[in-house]
Amino acid sequence: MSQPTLTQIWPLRLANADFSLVDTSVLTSYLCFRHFEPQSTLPLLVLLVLIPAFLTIPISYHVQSPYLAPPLAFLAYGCLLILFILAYRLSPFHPLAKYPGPVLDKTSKWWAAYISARGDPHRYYKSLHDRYGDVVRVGPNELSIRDASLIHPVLGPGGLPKGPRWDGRPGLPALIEQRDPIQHMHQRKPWNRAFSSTALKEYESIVAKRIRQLVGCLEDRVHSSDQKEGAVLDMAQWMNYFTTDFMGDMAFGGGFELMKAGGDREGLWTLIESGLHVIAVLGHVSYLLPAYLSMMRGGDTIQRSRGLCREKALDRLRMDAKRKDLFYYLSGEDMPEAERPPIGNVAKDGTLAIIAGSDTTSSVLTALVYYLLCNPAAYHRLQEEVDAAFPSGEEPLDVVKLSHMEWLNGCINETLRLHPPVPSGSQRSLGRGKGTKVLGNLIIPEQTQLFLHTYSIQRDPRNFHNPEVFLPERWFSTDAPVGEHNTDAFFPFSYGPTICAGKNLALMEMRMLICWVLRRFRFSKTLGFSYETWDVTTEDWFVLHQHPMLASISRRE
Ligand code: HEM
Repeated sequence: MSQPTLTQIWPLRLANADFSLVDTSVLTSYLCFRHFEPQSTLPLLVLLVLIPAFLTIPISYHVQSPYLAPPLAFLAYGCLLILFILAYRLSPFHPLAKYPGPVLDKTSKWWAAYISARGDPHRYYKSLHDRYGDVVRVGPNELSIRDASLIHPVLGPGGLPKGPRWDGRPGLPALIEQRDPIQHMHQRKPWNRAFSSTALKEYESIVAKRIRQLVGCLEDRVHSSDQKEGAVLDMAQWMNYFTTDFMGDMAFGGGFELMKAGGDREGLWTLIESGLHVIAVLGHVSYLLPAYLSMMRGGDTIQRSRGLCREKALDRLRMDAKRKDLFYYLSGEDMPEAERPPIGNVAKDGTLAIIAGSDTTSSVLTALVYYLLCNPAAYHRLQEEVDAAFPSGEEPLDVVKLSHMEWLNGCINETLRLHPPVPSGSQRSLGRGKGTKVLGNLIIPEQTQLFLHTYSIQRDPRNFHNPEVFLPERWFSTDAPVGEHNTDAFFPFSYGPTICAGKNLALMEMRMLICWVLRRFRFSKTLGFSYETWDVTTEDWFVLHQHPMLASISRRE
């Protein structure tokens, strides 16, 4: 007995002519999607609603009830469209067909969105590299790369511009969202002025004031604690309060006061944070972001936080402060009046400074305390170095001295290596019509997105010997232990024209804070807290998100 063909199967008992009409319509729509990538409403309406609605007519001649025709037309159209897309993505004709990777990743970005929702991208991509090699296909058109020799060609001057993960956000793009390299260069100018060495000098007193306040808050907690080992504090939380208060001073002339209130009194920080995870997830399917923002409460959250940041920017303008903080440069107070940006842009840049400058720095500070607690010999050696550099009573304000403390800087680098705050790097893309590009030993077809996976590159034994071990001495300028040590593979602040604008500020802040708290306090492990598992609970929301990290703190005599 012969098998029925698709055209004979109920409910799609179509005549051959009608079947090819469905077929041709789906194929045409598929090609339109592939070549034009329509994002605006009208073409999407035509392709996803109008064409299947039109197919209802031929299908209605072949079904028993006319009411069945519309759902069948949409179902058949949708299924065939998905089938075409999947078949092409898995076929040997796809430009990225030669790169290995899991089928789920090759077929859709929804899998990556799911991994992001779990907070796991950094560990997941590392496991893929361990299994498949240096170049892994992690999306239909996306590659993850674990090859340090490609850092310069991809991220350096003349490399690739930022990718579509930054699309779909409302309003003018902030610096980090700017995909056009020329616009980016233009927008970056005030940031470069704000982080020049002369400007950095001005910020020392602002950092010092906030560290003094942090030390005071910790002292109060230690004082009021009745525990023998001192106060048990969540270092992730306190480091976060500190960095947010400090960035609030820099970006808007102050006003967060998380340390003073022991929490987020105003709610602005919580508002900003609440959007980060959602945006990290939807960044994989960024065409959905505008719809999400307009339909869901996410839109409200962003509008509210934007409104509050705008108010803060206006307050700071009214202060007419003479001090040269980040706001001074971002608002163009150092420029003629005619060249100053509108207040909306300044508020957006200020918000970026708070997001980019607080979670990142606080996650390194927390992880550094964690590594010291887990490596008593390293802790002891750092304590000795700090005590020798800043004898009793002296505040660690000398930034030149701080920058030469070899063990301190080894500990910071080692934390940034094992625990990069942006673990999965910054996406790049080669747009449509750009042709094929050769970067190092990699041939990239147009319309490819890629990222250099910082977490995997910095834990690769070909770059660093004993890569999973915390070894500050590997960073010594002389007498470093023998073994692989490829400093070109160390890029926690990224690289090239988009390298972190606040790198030098972050380093100054971290060096000063670590020395200051080690002069005053003794840190020890808190009984019952699981240090073995804390490290693997960190979540990658583009920026690392940390769970509580408890430490017992007592005053040093
Ligand atoms: C340990 C602390 C920090 C680390 C590891 C870090 C890392 C990074 C990384 C990886 C990027 C992405 C660069 C790219 O797209 O190629 C970035 C961008 C940026 N960071 Fe940081 N960051 C830190 C602290 C700060 C601080 C304190 C600020 C101060 C405001 C800051 C401001 C920025 C800005 C404005 C950008 C956008 C740069 C651009 O697109 O041109 N960061 N950072």
